[in-house]
Amino acid sequence: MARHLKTAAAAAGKPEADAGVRATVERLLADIAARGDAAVRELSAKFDGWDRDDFRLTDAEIRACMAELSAQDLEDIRFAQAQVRNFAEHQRAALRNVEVETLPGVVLGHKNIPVNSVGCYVPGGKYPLLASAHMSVLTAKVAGVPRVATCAPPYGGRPAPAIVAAQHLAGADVIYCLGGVQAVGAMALGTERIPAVDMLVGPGNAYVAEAKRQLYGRVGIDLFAGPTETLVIADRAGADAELCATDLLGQAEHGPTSPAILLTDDERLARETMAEVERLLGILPTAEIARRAWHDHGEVILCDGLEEMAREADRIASEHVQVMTRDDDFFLRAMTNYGALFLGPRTNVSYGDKVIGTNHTLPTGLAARYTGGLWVGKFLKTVTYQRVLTDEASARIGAVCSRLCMLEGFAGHAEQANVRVRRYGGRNVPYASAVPAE
Ligand SMILES: NC(=O)c1ccc[n+]([C@@H]2O[C@H](COP(=O)([O-])OP(=O)(O)OC[C@H]3O[C@@H](n4cnc5c(N)ncnc54)[C@H](O)[C@@H]3O)[C@@H](O)[C@H]2O)c1
Ligand SMILES: [Zn+2]
Repeated sequence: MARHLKTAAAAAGKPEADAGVRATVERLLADIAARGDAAVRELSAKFDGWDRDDFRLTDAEIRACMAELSAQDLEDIRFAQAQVRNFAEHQRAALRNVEVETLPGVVLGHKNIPVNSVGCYVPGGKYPLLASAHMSVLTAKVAGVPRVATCAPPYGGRPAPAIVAAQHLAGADVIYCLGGVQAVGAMALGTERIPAVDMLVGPGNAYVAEAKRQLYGRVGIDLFAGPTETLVIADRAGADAELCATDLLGQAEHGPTSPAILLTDDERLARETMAEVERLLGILPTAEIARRAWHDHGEVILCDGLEEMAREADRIASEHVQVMTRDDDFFLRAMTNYGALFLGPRTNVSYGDKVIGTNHTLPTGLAARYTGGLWVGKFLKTVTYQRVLTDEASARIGAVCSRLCMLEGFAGHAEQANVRVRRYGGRNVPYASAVPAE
């Protein structure tokens, strides 16, 4: 039986905290819906100390941001974007349109059509998360989305140059410097100055994730991508305490509510990792956040063997799962609930977050039970079409359809079929009745 060597001091997703965020977001969205740009301006001034008439960045402002970055910075951003683009293009190529003749004379098809306009949120409250621009803006462009708008909050009182450069290089059509609920609210609802989009994507803090959840239905959303979570599955054959502790704290630094969990079947590695976490918290520059995350949401769970580790991991359904064990491929075969797997000690979540090419916008809060992360397919609508090529096929399908409609009591539906059985099958079917078997 799995047992905890360290438990989380705070219960994950405390309902009273969630209710507070829900109510705040509801109020802010109602305000934006009622007062448009005036509300957006007030909220931006209140939450981000950032106020201007028009939050859209001009070409000159975008050029000025680009000019602030070094040649190396720009080269690194271009390298990361090339990796994300390349993998997204392979994934796009794997999505085929379908057209098949399912019965003689019956042709059914589906095609993948890009959403017409999307709003990509790039988080930037605590850190200017420029990588999120590659993940959303660039992926939307690979999918063929014609109009991509993107928002990121100001950082240090002004647009974050690295985010703006990444948004621009990724191919954004419009860039706004606007954060939080006011950003996703304005893009989804539309204001006088900010045209409404069809779909919102991108990660964010609890307010942003909740706002997307509440706006779902009015617009599409990619997934529930809230505060980061990480799970490390390790044993002594795959890792040591330094790797485990580094990989736990590396993601705990995202925010004070970010869970970091170690699963192992080696009690000594577990205890050494806990000690190593304490040592690293003494020297990590972002230790203030990471320490709170580790104290409130960190867990160490001791399991009995690989099968139990995989079962526990599926129960936790973490956004990120780092696997460093005697049999990493076992977890690739066995696990069903996760946002992304990082197999072996040579890779890690940070590679995925920043540069290797897989998307870093991933399901949190148990959403990995029902969805994967953001990818090119999320920007495509798979729609169907059909044709019936022959009179015989129309009459054949029509007869069955007519009877099934009357079984449901749908006389109008039945008549849609009957009129075709009369025309194309030459049969005398009484109005609004089931076509008898021949
Ligand atoms: N799931 C994923 O794929 C993924 C990937 C990367 C990052 N993330 C997460 O994204 C988040 C980024 O969070 P962040 O806060 O740094 O940036 P953010 O841009 O998501 O949020 C900043 C905004 O929050 C709003 N805000 C702050 N306090 C508020 C309050 N009390 N009421 C209303 N609005 C408020 C402000 O308007 C501000 O602009 C982190 O939690 C990180 O873990 C998730
Ligand atoms: Zn991360």
